[in-house]
Amino acid sequence: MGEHVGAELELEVSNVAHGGVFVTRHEGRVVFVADTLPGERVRARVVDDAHDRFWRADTIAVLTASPDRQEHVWAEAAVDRAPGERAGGAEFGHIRPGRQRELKRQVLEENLRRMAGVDRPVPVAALPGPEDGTGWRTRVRLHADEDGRVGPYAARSHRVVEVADLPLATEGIRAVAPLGHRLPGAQGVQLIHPSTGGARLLPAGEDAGEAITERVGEREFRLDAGGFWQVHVAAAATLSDAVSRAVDGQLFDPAAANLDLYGGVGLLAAAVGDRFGPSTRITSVESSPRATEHAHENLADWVGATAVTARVDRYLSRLAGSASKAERARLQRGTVVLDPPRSGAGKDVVRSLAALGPAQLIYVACDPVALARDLGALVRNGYEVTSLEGFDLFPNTHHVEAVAALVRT
Ligand SMILES: C[S@@+](CC[C@H](N)C(=O)[O-])C[C@H]1O[C@@H](n2cnc3c(N)ncnc32)[C@H](O)[C@@H]1O
Repeated sequence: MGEHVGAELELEVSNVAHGGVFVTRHEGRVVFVADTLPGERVRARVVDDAHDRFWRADTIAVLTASPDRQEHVWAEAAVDRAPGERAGGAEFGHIRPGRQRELKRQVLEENLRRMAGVDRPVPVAALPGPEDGTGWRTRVRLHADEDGRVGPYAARSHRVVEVADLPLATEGIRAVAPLGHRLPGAQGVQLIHPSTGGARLLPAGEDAGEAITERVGEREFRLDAGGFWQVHVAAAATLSDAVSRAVDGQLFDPAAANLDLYGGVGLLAAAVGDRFGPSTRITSVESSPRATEHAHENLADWVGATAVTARVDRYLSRLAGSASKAERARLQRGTVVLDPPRSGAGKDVVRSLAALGPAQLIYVACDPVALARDLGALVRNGYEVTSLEGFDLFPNTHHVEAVAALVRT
């Protein structure tokens, strides 16, 4: 292995794969290629031949362009730069926005069909904002290399590339980003642009205790400046609406043991509470103690809302093991919202959920493969998918968000 790295191949692109790369074949072997799209013919250079069944390659020239190819929204990420010099984080920026959403839809649908046996359309909706998918990012991390040069990492690497602009970021972030500066000795910076107050710069890695306020509709949420918040300017409102809509009102019991798992500062618990009123009982479970402190404050309008600091897997296995008969019955009448990180909820959490048997689940996912894996396990354990929606929360990247509703059968 290794002897093919550097080889240049002419490849026909047939399909989109998970992870922002595209499927081609060379002498019977799959080659995953970046910076292209289906229908194109490209010259690509092999960068990884370590696996038996597939290689990876970078596009170095487009021989036949797709009609859906556009000028890249970020010049410094475009295919006319050497692959190692292309800025990372905008790997779909060369594709017309409508086609980007079609490709994301395809990745969602194919994984759900293959891994979960769920065969249904999952259209991916655009969020409000510029049609070219720029100006949405309210959180940006820039890195500094050993010479203090500041910038994003190059695609699929940990090499800092210097850039003149950050077109996916909000205007506010673009104005304060220290592009072209040197930060010797620093790891990098985090740039954040809350919906109240201006954009600001935090040293990377610092657990900034400073609190900020995010506004979603009429409601305000307090959180740490460096803490988790949905990244797209319109994401928090979009997901709140989607989750609220996904809950089946006939199955919802405000007095049941409702849960908001991976709750952060309580955004989705509040969405459920806003729909079902001040008596709604819901517990937000989150591993970050700082986030749960804020969640307590953010959920103060609901007397039945609480936030606990715990790992979801441990919290649920404890419940599954030790809940009283009455508590078990309240859990079975409950609605569970879960919004796990990219790796998904995983086997243990799914097993506990299946054992506890809540009436309905609303699964918010940022990774189609992890979603499909977990939905597959839930479907095999007595749940049925009743709705599925996709959202283009990360335009010009390959990332996509989905909200699935499941009911116990
Ligand atoms: C995708 S975020 C969702 C947060 C929140 N639902 C929102 O929309 O703002 C996932 C959250 O899960 C938390 N988290 C990650 N792993 C966890 C675990 N094993 N148990 C509990 N929380 C976890 C993270 O700290 C983060 O706040």
